Amino acid sequence: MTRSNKQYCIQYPQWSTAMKGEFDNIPIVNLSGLAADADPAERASTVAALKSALETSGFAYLANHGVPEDLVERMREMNVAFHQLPMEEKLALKINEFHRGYMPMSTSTIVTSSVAKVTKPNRSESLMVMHEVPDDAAYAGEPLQGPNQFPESLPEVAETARAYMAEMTKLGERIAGGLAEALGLPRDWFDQHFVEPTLFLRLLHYPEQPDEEQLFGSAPHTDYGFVTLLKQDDVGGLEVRNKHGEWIAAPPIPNTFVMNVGDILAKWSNGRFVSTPHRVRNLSKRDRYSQPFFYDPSMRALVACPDAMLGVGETATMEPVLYGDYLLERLNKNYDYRKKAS
Ligand SMILES: O=C(O)CCC(=O)C(=O)O
Ligand SMILES: [Fe+2]
Repeated sequence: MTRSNKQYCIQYPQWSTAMKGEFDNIPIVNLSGLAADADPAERASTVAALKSALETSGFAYLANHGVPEDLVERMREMNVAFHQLPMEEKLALKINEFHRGYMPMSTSTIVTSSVAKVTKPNRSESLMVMHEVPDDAAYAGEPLQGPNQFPESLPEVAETARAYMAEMTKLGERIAGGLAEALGLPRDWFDQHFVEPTLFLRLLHYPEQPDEEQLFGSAPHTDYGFVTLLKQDDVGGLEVRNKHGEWIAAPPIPNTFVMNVGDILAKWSNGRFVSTPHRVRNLSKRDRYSQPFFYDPSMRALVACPDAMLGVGETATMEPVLYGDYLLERLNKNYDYRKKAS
C-alpha cells in the first residue's frame, strides 16, 4: 500500500483521546450561549467550546455564567465572616452524620486519591453546606439527607448560602443541558437523574502554609461528582496536573468560575470527559478563601452510560452504579469523622 493510499484508508475514531491531558493552560468558555434566550448558533459554539475543554483538560473558566456577581461577592464575605467566628462557636457546629457542618483544620486526608500517596492532612478548615432536606421528605433521615448547621449569631451565612446554592443549581442545570448535547444526547437527558440533586457548598479557608514536601491546603485529588463550580478569591494557589505531570496554575480570573469534571461524569461519559487531578497550596502570605459548589446527581440516580452515546463498536467501560452508593464509599474513606462508621 502506498503512503497516500494508507492516508486515504485511515478510519478516524468517532472520539479522539489524543488530546487528553495535553494542555498548558485552561481555556475561558463564554457561557452566554447556554442562556435560555441564546440563538442556536451561539449555543452550538458554546457547546463545542465546553466539549473541547472537557475532553482535553477537564477544566474551563466560565465567563458570562449568569450568576449575579453581587451574590458571589456576598457569599465570599460570609465565608470570611464565618471563619472569623470564635472557634468555640465553630466547634459547636462540628460536622454531623449527614455531612453538614464545620470541619476543623486537618481532619480530612484524601486516602482514595489515585494521584498521590497522601499522608499529611489538608491544611484547611471549612463549613460544609448541602441541599436542604424538607422534614416531610420521604427520604429525610437517609444517608446524607439531614439538617444543615449554620451559626445563629450570623444568620446572613444561612441566608446567603441558600440564595447562592439556588443560583448555582440553575447554573448546574444549564451546564448539564450543554454537556448532554456535547455527548450527542437530548438537552434534557440528565434531568431525570437530578430530580433531587446532591449539592455541596464548601466554604473553605486556607491559612498560609509553609512550602514543605507533601504539605497541601488540598492534596492532589480528583473530585468525586458530576461538575465542580469553584469561586476562588484573588490569592491563587490552585494547580491542575497535565498528562506530563506538570502542575499548571489556575489563577483567579475576575467574574468567572473554574469548572471541572468530576469522576462520576468522567465515567458516565465513558471517558470522553476527563476528571483531572488538582491541588491547592497557599504559599502566599495571606489567608485564602474559596467556595466550591459540587453539582451532583440524586442519591438514587442510576449512573449508567447511555447506549445512545456510544459509537459503533464502542462498549461502556463502567458498571452501572447508584450514585449514593458510590458517593458514600468515597466519603467514608476520606473523612475522619466517618471512618468509625464505615
Ligand atoms: O479551593 C480550591 O481552589 C479547590 C478546592 C477543591 O479542589 C475541592 O474542594 O475539591
Ligand atoms: Fe477538587
